[in-house]
Amino acid sequence: MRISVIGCGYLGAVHAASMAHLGHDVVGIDVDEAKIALLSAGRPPFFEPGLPEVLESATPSGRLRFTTDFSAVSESDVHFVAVGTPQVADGDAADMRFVDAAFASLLEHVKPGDLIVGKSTVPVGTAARLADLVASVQPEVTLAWNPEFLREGFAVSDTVNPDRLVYGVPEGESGERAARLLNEVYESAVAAGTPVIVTDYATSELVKVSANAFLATKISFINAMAEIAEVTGADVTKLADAIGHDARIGRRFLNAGVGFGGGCLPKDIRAFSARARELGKGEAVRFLDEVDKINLRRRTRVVELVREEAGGLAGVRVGVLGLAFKPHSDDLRDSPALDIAMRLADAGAIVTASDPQAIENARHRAPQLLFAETAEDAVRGADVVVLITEWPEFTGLDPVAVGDLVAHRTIIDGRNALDPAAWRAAGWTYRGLGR
Ligand SMILES: NC(=O)C1=CN([C@@H]2O[C@H](COP(=O)(O)OP(=O)(O)OC[C@H]3O[C@@H](n4cnc5c(N)ncnc54)[C@H](O)[C@@H]3O)[C@@H](O)[C@H]2O)C=CC1
Ligand SMILES: O=C(O)[C@H]1O[C@H](OP(=O)(O)OP(=O)(O)OC[C@H]2O[C@@H](n3ccc(=O)[nH]c3=O)[C@H](O)[C@@H]2O)[C@H](O)[C@@H](O)[C@@H]1O
Repeated sequence: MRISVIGCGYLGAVHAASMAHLGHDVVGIDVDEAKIALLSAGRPPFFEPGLPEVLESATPSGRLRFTTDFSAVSESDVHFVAVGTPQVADGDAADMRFVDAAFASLLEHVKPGDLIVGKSTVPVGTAARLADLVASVQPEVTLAWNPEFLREGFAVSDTVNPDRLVYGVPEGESGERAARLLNEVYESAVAAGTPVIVTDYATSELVKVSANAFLATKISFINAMAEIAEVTGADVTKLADAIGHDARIGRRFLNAGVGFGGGCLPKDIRAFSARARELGKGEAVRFLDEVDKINLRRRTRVVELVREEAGGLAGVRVGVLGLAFKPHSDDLRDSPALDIAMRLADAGAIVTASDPQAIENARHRAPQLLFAETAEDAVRGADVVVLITEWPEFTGLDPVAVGDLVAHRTIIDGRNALDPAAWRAAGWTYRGLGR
């Protein structure tokens, strides 16, 4: 099929490359010239495992190209919109300016029979509003909403082999045709038996935000248990193992630590609350405000643990392991690691941070930090070591060898990712979160 993808960020670039990898003819469009130049050269503008390989396989085939010129969409029949919906600067709501601008540009070039497919995460009601806009400009064009559930770090495999496909479509023949076209786009996944849920616009939009709200709630639930474990001497990791054996609960996403960050879970729960308030139903999801607060309290807890262990922060040397919001990503959006590192530095600590992929991004955003290419250089001479992003490079460190590099053997394990017994046996003071 002939496909365009509008917005080539963490979602769109992966979607465009994966669609070409599956055999479709794809043009990716973005307003960011630097990003388009990199992608056109077959180079990913960010770190994502598997993306270089799909870009490499698809670019020479001629099935994948990138441009800033919106008129290129006229050569496609299905147009995915994957532009950002970040949190507004002065509140909790999603900033819809990029979606609105993308639709305005796209609608100048669509032709009768085309299918527009929204992929961005949007407040419920957006698709119906945009469908009216589309109908007023080009009544022969249909809008579908096809939310995305990929995880960064696994983005390519999640795109090619999704857990489920959700299509929000209008009622009637145009909606049925839209679902048929989307089944053709995702032919390999559909043939492999991926569940397909065809529904109305509002349900499709709500599926997306409720999935992220549920995941965020699960993480904050276990972090709330960690708070109680801390004052009772219980071990939250054993608690998670024990309750996780109940198949109704499940062990995944019950890892207590510094909590969730990234470009999605934090802003999505806030935008959901804001939208519910607009709909007069703020009380229905008020618990999400608590989910957010529990999450942010964990970051403060880590700063306080460092202060406690070092007897203050001014002039204290802290080695921070991790900057990205999670391993296998270079994404610093709402990263707990970057936040904690900056708060320590702002309180007077001398912070040296390392991350396998995120240092370059962090240099621009956190001038108060020092950076080291390796974990060993980050912890050399440290009074306290803080592990915040559980990259294998960090969780695999040898406590005996690292012990020879630091000034004081004190480690705060912000992800409960280390073996406390091994670190204590090597002479370290080990502090986890909720254990
Ligand atoms: N990053 C992820 O893992 C996932 C993201 N999402 C959702 O997908 C959407 C995009 O997220 P990301 O890719 O992470 O954001 P991003 O910020 O990495 O990428 C957005 C891209 O859109 C481009 N853009 C902005 N305005 C444009 C316009 N008018 N025309 C063309 N391009 C334009 C930007 O230059 C940027 O490259 C958001 O709604 C997000 O919530 C959904 C699932 C997964
Ligand atoms: O809408 C989105 O953009 C995406 O948001 C999340 O994906 P992602 O942000 O890539 O990362 P996750 O693996 O969900 O992790 C989010 C945060 O939660 C933290 N986390 C995760 C699991 C856990 O048990 N504990 C925990 O603190 C991670 O460290 C990370 O900071 C969802 O998992 C995806 O399904 C969704 O498509």
